[in-house]
Amino acid sequence: EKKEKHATKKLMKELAICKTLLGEMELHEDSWPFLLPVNTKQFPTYRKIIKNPMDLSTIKKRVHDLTYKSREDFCVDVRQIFDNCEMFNEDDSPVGKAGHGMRKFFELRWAELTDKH
Ligand SMILES: Cn1cc(C(=O)NCCCNC(=O)c2ccc(F)cc2)ccc1=O
Repeated sequence: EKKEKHATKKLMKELAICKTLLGEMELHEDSWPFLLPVNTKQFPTYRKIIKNPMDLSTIKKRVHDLTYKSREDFCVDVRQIFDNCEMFNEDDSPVGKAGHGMRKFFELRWAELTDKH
């Protein structure tokens, strides 16, 4: 049981990092395209091109529901948002530029919040 307690404690610390980072991303000025799932009625080709849609509200739910077993699982979903964005949008479009800005912000903060930094 002792080992289990450690794992749970470690996960709770990691989820706190995820919640902090999620909050900061939601407040970022470039977050507007990523706050909610892409509206597939507004963008009918989206589902055909993007196999794993992801957005900040979905990640927020997964953090809350304890879906993530580590901060790495969280990081995979966040990076999916930005990879999808690059796939669907021109780099110099408003959404494309927001995606690059958010990815830069996320990766810097992610590194800062990792012990090694
Ligand atoms: C990730 N992605 C997003 C869009 C996109 O156009 N997304 C919605 C824009 C309209 N939504 C808003 O402006 C908004 C939403 C929430 C909010 F709190 C404030 C503003 C298009 C292609 C793509 O790949």
